[in-house]
Amino acid sequence: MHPVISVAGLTKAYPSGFQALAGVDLSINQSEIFALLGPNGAGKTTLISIICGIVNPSDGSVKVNGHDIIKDYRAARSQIGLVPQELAVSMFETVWATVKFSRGLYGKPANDAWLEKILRDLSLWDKKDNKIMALSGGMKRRVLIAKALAHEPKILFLDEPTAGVDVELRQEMWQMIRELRKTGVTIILTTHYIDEAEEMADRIGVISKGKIILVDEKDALMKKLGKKQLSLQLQEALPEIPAVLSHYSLSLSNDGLTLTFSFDSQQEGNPIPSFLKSLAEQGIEFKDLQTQQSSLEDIFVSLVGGAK
Ligand SMILES: Nc1ncnc2c1ncn2[C@@H]1O[C@H](COP(=O)(O)OP(=O)(O)OP(=O)(O)O)[C@@H](O)[C@H]1O
Repeated sequence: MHPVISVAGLTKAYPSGFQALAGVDLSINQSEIFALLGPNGAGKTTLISIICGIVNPSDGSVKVNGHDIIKDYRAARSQIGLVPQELAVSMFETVWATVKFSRGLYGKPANDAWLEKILRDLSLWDKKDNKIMALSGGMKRRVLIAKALAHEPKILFLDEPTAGVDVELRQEMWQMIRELRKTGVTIILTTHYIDEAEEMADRIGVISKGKIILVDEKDALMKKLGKKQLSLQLQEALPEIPAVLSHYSLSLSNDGLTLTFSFDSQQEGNPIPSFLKSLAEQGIEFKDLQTQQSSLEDIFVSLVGGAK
């Protein structure tokens, strides 16, 4: 697939000497939702700020649809919309004036029909003459998205789109992002909410200490690194795990009434039948059982060493 963004050997040292990016290579595919996941301070905002032309790189190159972000700044920048973390709009402007101004910033000819379409898509059309300060928090966030889309970008960056947003609004934002992708826009979101990446992303990149430590399809990632667990509610409490079962990865909880067996979901063959047989041989009976797959959160914590 043709990458819409190619990042190669990107580094950034801030004037303080702090190395925020330490050699990043990354390709983003057309029309995907890519989630950049990482703990606080990992370099997410620095990376997208460089791609969007807000921060200068120290070294390396970035191409946006083939346009170098430095040599061919205007062309590269015109492809991109950025929805920042912070509200960066004048509170006294109307919604309409705000999006119109944003489009004008890119030197694009007026296209009121396009602006109307995005305001309608974002359920802001009936608020178009309202001042920003009179809008709810959710509407203000939607204005940021409308602003970012005003110049018809092909690529949309969302920096922590749902930070500090309530559950209902999060769902709404996710729905909106999916709808946008259907229109052919490539979406890159940064988040430190793992459930957001799990819910939304086609691919996930994990950044830690300025380095991309992993990029993979979400489903493949969950399969590859995921562990499965089988929990058994025992008929009678077990004082300890019998020595003959020590070759299984087991733990006891709930005063010896719950026995949990963890195994690698990639391992050849299903180990459950032989495990249950071993239990039966020991006369250990259970009244209920559940299986669980480890979440992306478990995987993430194991990757970045819990440094969330
Ligand atoms: N202008 C700057 N000058 C010096 N250091 C900076 C500057 N901007 C960011 N940093 C440092 O670079 C590191 C990466 O910051 P960045 O904002 O890219 O991280 P992040 O992954 O987006 O984190 P968060 O999730 O907290 O937004 C942090 O340690 C931060 O303190």
